Amino acid sequence: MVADALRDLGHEVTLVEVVTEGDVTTAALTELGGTGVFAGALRKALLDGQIDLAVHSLKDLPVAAADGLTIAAIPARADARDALIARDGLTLGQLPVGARIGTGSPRRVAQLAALGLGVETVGIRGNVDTRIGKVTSGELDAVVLARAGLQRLGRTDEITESIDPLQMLPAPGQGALAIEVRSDDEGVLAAVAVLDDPDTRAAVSAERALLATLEAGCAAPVGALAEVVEEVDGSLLLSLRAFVGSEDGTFELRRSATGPIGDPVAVGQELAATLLEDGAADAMSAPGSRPPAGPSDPKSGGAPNPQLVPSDSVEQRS
Ligand SMILES: NCc1[nH]cc(CCC(=O)O)c1CC(=O)O
Repeated sequence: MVADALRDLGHEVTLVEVVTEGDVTTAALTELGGTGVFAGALRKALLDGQIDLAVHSLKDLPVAAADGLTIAAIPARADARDALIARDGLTLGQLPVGARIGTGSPRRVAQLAALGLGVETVGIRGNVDTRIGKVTSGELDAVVLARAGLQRLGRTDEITESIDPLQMLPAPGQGALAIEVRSDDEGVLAAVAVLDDPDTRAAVSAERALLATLEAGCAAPVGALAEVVEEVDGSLLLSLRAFVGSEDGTFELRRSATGPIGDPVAVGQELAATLLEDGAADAMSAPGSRPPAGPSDPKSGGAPNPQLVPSDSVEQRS
């Protein structure tokens, strides 16, 4: 899509396929530390001069910037919602108690649990084919995937419900792409800049500022969605909603904030502060994130709540 857009602008583009660690590893992504298992190889190829621009799924990019690299464009976002692919055309509300839903994402597990449907989640990994195959084969009743990924593969026909963000907030950055280039490559920076969508950039900046302020690890059950909305008087605002919860569904926080589109980072930071005041840190004390505050006695202090430890078979970190 990015190559076609650049060709339409008269540029010559060659596609270079780069296999990332996230593509080949069979380890649970929640255990790989959130250091960019999908981004690392692409970033190395950029810095080595093997490629001139990298196209990432924004939600796979660590919130910390990479030295020597710049996000030159964030194109208009695809549908940010999560999608359910269930047997027999079922929606979430129609799934029977005890239904088995495939997802390893702590964020999806926590929000499914918070809905109180009595469904069971099963950790899965693998590409889209593998995951949908577990429904087709009857091994699982349903799987949850990002709608944007299915859209890019032309497989939206198989979706049985696009899940309302009121029920499940997507991962920060979900549905958006990030085009990264070398910071000193002025020619490519300028060529790519026209693909930037300012509203999308503002929205994902708020979502990622929230994530950064929460110091949420890759295993953190955090959902966030920012949208440009119209106030009653017609002026435009950035509206940010967020979820933090525990994977067993016993704890959930949903909060929202609004602010000027011109300062998305402040909106994200403000909402993160509210979530932390209201106890978000407790829900995020899983491996890979900060130890819970408490006594320094190692027997009682640093151990994560076992109910928050992600399962050992995980499909993704989002
Ligand atoms: N972490 C996996 C991942 N990273 C990006 C997408 C596709 C959606 C997108 O580009 O936001 C997916 C798959 C999924 O969540 O189902």
